[in-house]
Amino acid sequence: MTHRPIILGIVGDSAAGKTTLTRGIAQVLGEENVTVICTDDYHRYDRKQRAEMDITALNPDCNYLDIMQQHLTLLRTGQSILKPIYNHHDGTFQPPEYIKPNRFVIVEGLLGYATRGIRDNYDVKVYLAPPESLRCQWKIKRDTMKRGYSEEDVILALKQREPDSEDFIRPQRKSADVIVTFYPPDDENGTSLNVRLVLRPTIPHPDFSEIFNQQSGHHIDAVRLGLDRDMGKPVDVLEIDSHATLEQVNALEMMLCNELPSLKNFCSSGGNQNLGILAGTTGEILQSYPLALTQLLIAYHMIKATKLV
Ligand SMILES: Nc1ncnc2c1ncn2[C@@H]1O[C@H](COP(=O)(O)OP(=O)(O)OP(=O)(O)O)[C@@H](O)[C@H]1O
Ligand SMILES: O=C(CO)[C@H](O)[C@H](O)COP(=O)(O)O
Repeated sequence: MTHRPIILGIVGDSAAGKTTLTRGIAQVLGEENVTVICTDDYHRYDRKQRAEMDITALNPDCNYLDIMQQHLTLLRTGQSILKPIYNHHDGTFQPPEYIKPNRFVIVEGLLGYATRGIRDNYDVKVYLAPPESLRCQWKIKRDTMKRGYSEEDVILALKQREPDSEDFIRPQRKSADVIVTFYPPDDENGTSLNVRLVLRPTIPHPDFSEIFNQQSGHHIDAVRLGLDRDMGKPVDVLEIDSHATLEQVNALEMMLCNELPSLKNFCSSGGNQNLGILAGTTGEILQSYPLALTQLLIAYHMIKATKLV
């Protein structure tokens, strides 16, 4: 029996970390089982036209959201699409490509939750919300190193885009099942980041109650579970600090893996070498436990979703 593909949305502002997060999730699910779609390909205007028209890529009017919705609906029912391609190296469009969806489809981009018709296609919805200061640093680094912009260009673009970020990007947070915020610890100058995961009760999350039982209450534990409100609604919040020990990471992994034996290859015995991978400031390869666990949790939801269709 064949099943329809499971669709994951990863939405956030430019350089919020969508591609970085996607990479590890695809590793867990098996790259051969995953189709990744970047919705930048649905831009309506190329780089030169946007500059002439004084419109940003964040504006819904600057994107073919109707075609994006049609394509997601086709992919969700296992049908192929002819997807446009936007080339970030020179800011132009290339000939479209034929895409046949694999078992899992990851749709990452700026406006993935902009309309009800688009939102209805996802099984799991993630929103990335790093602090703005961190996102700006990431964007400056990435756009100067990989997209041919000068630092001044990027700083100016960030300023020009802010009203559209506020009007069109950040409101999408309310549609997510999981909100991911990587942030620097208060007490360190190091490069490793903590993560705060807001877990909305819109999908069934793993049972993390054991963490509550282990919390000492006397000091700040490196792994914390709590209750909070996000955009006025009650949520669970799981926080994992960058200095969490391998033992603490393994204990968290086991909570996921005990429920889903198919994740076992990615749990314990030293963790998985491919998860949580990042390039450091000098291009060196780093591994972040908070990122690895975030990738594992999202993969957990994707595999869980296969059991519901
Ligand atoms: N969890 C993280 N920890 C440390 N650095 C990160 C993390 N996520 C992203 N970055 C940094 O931010 C940069 C931008 O990340 P990434 O390309 O994943 O963003 P994006 O949301 O896919 O961007 P865009 O939508 O503009 O293509 C990366 O090159 C990396 O340097
Ligand atoms: O917000 C962005 C998401 O990546 C980009 O800036 C947008 O897609 C336009 O790309 P480019 O700056 O390469 O022309």
